[in-house]
Amino acid sequence: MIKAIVTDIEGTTSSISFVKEVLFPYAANAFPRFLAEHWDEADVQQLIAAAAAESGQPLTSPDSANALFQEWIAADRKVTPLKALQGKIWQAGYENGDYTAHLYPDTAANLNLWKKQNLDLYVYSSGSIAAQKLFFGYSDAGDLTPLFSGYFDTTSGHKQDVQSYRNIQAAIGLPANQLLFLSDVEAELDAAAEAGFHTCRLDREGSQGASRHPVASRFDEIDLASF
Ligand SMILES: CSCCC(=O)C(=O)COP(=O)(O)O
Ligand SMILES: [Mg+2]
Repeated sequence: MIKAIVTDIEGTTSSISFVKEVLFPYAANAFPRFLAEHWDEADVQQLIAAAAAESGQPLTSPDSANALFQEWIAADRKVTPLKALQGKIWQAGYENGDYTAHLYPDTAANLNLWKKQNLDLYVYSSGSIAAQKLFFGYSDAGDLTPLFSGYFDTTSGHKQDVQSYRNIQAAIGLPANQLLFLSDVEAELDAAAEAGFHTCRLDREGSQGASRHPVASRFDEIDLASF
């Protein structure tokens, strides 16, 4: 019996185009100014040091760091220092009302329903935990953060690594066979299944072809009793 649901964001609760066409360009445009204004702050310097270690490049100026982050955004690299800095940049966009986070029309209704059915809800995304809280705090359906019991990001491991799901299962504290992971990415679902999670692939456009996992195109097609 499923007791908790762990959901991906991009392609699962929300469109890939919102992330790729709104959030990523916003961060790319804002990075030069953000780095210039916040360069000396201790938490930013820690993330710059982590990015230097990850890339093997010395990042001694805002310009050199910006060049690396632009490359990483263009390549959609899911690396922790980039994701943490993007989260800081997106905060201003949400707070200024420049955008709200896209949700598919069925997302909020089903999260609310599952919560009412006493399921615990968690997020696992490559976006930083701070970015996830902003995303659901400033969503198209308002503030959904009260629905979630916890958030996981790349500090639990990468989304295609089995160990990440073992780490998340241990943190949630329920047996893996009581957990359901929702994602649009087959390799993430394979890793979760290998860790013992139930899985469901979200195919929002109905275009992804065969899957090794149960498939739904909307959250209200997910039959929890079938797992
Ligand atoms: C927290 S919103 C931004 C999502 C993001 O930065 C990203 O890379 C999407 O990754 P996901 O693991 O949700 O597919
Ligand atoms: Mg996804």
